[in-house]
Amino acid sequence: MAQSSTRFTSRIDVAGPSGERFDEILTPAAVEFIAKLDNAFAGRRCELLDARRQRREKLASGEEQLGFLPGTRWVRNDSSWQVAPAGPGLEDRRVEITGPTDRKMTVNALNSGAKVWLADFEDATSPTWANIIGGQLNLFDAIRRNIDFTTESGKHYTIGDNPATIVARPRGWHLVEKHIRIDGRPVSASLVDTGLYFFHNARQLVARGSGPYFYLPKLESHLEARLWNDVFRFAQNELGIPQGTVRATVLIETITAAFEMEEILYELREHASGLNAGRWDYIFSLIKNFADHGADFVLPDRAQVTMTVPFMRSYTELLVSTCHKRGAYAIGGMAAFIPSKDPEVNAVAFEKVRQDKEREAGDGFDGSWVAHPGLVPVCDEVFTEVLGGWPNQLGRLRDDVSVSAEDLLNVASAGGEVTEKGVRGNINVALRYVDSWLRGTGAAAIFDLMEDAATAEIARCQVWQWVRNGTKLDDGTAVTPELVRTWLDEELADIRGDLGAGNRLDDAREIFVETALGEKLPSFLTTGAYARYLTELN
Ligand SMILES: CC(=O)SCCNC(=O)CCNC(=O)[C@H](O)C(C)(C)COP(=O)(O)OP(=O)(O)OC[C@H]1O[C@@H](n2cnc3c(N)ncnc32)[C@H](O)[C@@H]1OP(=O)(O)O
Ligand SMILES: O=CC(=O)O
Ligand SMILES: [Mg+2]
Repeated sequence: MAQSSTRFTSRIDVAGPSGERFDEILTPAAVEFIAKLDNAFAGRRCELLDARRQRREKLASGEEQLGFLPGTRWVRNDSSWQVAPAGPGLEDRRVEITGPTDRKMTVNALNSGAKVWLADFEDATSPTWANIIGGQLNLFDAIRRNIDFTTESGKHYTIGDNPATIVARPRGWHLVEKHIRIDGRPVSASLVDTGLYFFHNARQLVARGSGPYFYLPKLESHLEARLWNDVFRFAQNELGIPQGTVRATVLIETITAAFEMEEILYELREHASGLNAGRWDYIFSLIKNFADHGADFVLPDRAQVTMTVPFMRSYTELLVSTCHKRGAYAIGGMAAFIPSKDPEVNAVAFEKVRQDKEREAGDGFDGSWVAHPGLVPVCDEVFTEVLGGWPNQLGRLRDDVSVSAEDLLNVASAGGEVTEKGVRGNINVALRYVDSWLRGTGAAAIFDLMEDAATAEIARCQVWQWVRNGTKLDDGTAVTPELVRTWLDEELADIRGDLGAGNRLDDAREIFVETALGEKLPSFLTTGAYARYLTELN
């Protein structure tokens, strides 16, 4: 399909293969809306991505140290501003379920009993063209209550009473959508996901007593929040929707954003509804930014980096106190445990999730995430107990919290050790996850844990960091490229037996070698892998 806009001199090409009903999403008007967003914001996006690169280089070389910004102290000191009130359907967020937007998951998430569904185009979605446009179609149908279907086995899916409020998570600023090109240049994936969702559904959602709500991933600075705010203003203006209708919850999942939480809320204040503690990408970001900073920044085995280690606790404490100071919701993160068919494993998983949610509720979070419908009741129970009759804990100001830059950066406070099991575990899970992602599934149950793109990023970055630092295992062996290659081949042979024919393990191996054993540490595994393996250009 190729289209030329009548309002732009630019040429717009929609080059992805067509699928059933894709034309209902990729209408000329919707594509033109994407082109308008691109025209207005592509330049600033590129500048901000460049600023990210420069900051990362300066942090890596030691030329810049992270700290709270002196230039925006006035924002933090000005007590007069608050964020917008909760949008309709977002007053009570005690349980939020996350997940990809395939048809079955869409219905199941909406019926799960959670208050909110994070409909994910990011960490939990492999961004194939089919997933992206198919996901938009499923949201389009779900919002119009037009999604009933029956499987071959006879199970009927229909949206019940009291469905969750939908909050869509577009892909981050770092990603592009190669199947939509303007003058031959791929368009920002954030603008595609947000633009299509907004264009088709904003009015419908408002008419149905909800609104166009978004989770914003992987921001690295308040200037990126300003860009998002301007996108929302522009989109509302174009569609004739009152300014301030959108609500955005920002994931604080990079170490740089942790130093700008208040500024991020300020930039988005007319649309902001909260911050979320995106713990997995946060760990990834910490490793990535300090991978070259020597032993003090080396983290132990992934499993030992829990939410109770001091620097992670500082991060969540700061998040709650910042949010409540400004009337914003503080939303907790994802415990990786999911229900298992093995009763013993299951009991442990539920207990771990309960403890995680109890810590969050006790600290003042207003709600939290679960990865699976089976976990909705435990999260609901824990938060209901703490909330009492209230829909949130916004009134708990947490004036007692005081977090310094040193607290946020005290990576050494994690303690722990690196073990052979930890290194092999990272190799194994990265290969299994990337195999799944290449086959179009972006969230997978691996060894009874929910794994998504953030897991693979942490896993391959840790290996890179351990190799770079010649980190010693608990038995004294140094982590070297040769050792990793040996274990890589062994793990690969093992997994091959499990996965059988049709797997993408050779490609996964290549991606792992490139992103965990290369001379430089690539910013994201997903960007290169997307360009090479997931694009299907006509
Ligand atoms: C770092 C972060 O960003 S975290 C957020 C991103 N990650 C996610 O959102 C992960 C979401 N979770 C999932 O995708 C899934 O739970 C998985 C892949 C981990 C496991 O899924 P499955 O293997 O299907 O689990 P299981 O077989 O136990 O599922 C039972 C039922 O629950 C449904 N289900 C499981 N998880 C979800 C979910 N998150 N949303 C909606 N429905 C779900 C399944 O579709 C299945 O439905 P069915 O009985 O109608 O067939
Ligand atoms: O997106 C959430 C995270 O933990 O990463
Ligand atoms: Mg994330």
